[in-house]
Amino acid sequence: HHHQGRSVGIIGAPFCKGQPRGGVERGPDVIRAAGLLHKLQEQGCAVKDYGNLVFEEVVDDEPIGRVKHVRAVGSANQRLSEAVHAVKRDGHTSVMLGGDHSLAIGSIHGHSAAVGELSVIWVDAHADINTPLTSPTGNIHGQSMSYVLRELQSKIPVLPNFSWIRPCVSAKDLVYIGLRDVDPEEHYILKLLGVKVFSMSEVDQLGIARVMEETCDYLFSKVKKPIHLSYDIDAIDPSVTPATGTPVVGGLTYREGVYITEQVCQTGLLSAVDMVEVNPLRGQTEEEVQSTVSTAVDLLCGCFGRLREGNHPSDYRLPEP
Ligand SMILES: N[C@H]1CN[C@H](C(=O)O)[C@@H]1CCC[B-](O)(O)O
Ligand SMILES: [Mn+2]
Ligand SMILES: [Mn+2]
Ligand SMILES: [Mn+2]
Repeated sequence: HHHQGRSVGIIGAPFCKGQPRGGVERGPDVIRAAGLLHKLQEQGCAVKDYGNLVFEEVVDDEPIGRVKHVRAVGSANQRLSEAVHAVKRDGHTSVMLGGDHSLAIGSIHGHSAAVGELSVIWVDAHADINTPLTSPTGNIHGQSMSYVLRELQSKIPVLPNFSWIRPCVSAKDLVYIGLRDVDPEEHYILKLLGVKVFSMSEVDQLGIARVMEETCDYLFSKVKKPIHLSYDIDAIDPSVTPATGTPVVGGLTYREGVYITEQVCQTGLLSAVDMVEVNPLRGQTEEEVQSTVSTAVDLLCGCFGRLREGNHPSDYRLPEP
């Protein structure tokens, strides 16, 4: 098939130190094994696979305060930031396959290094906006946004292997969709900074079509910025995507999840995607793992033009007898 101008750069980030459950580092390989690259090519994308990043082993990574695996997370995200920057420099839309959601730190940072100001659409059951000092668990996958938001920098302590970070996102350019498990400290931060939130209550109240309309109006009313879509698979209801580290009932349906990607694709502004927290070891059956992985693949295909009505190459013509 001929690609309709969409060019995708895939980065595998087999990393799990932002949270305590082993297996999420297998995400990149199980998502590839489910046929992501072929499906993207089939729907007309040009796809370049940059392979899996190799993260350095960090020894004696003792907690700092409550924060765990600080040095490993800092080092991994510095490497990921460089990789995403390179993919953007090569002219592709970046697709980062996680790995846990602490990887959004490097992905957003590298994306911003390449394109400057960007908007972030964070699809997740969780806000992932604890600071190192508010985090109830010390797991950095629940703190990612606090490291890159300009408005929170006075609340972030100096941490080893994090000195490379320049905060690069403004609170007004961030929108959450799918929230239903937010810590009190995070809720305080969201209100303090006036962050736009479409929790599952708003999804129920407005419907997903209105949520996406309002998201686009809100983000693009003034200046159109490239979109960074950070998709935590646990945004989707665990009945569909159970193989993940922190499942929470009452999530997005498969259809709502795909609709989000279709609408983001139609903006023409999608510049980088994260697909994170797929953990094949957290499925109780092979079917649970496959349902989770295939949903992740379908969400990514929706980001790059797959329509449920069907697609066909622009130059297709019926065969003549
Ligand atoms: N229960 C949530 C809310 N806050 C906790 C924390 O900060 O450790 C958990 C983070 C989930 C991270 B995830 O969204 O990347 O999965
Ligand atoms: Mn071509
Ligand atoms: Mn989550
Ligand atoms: Mn998350």
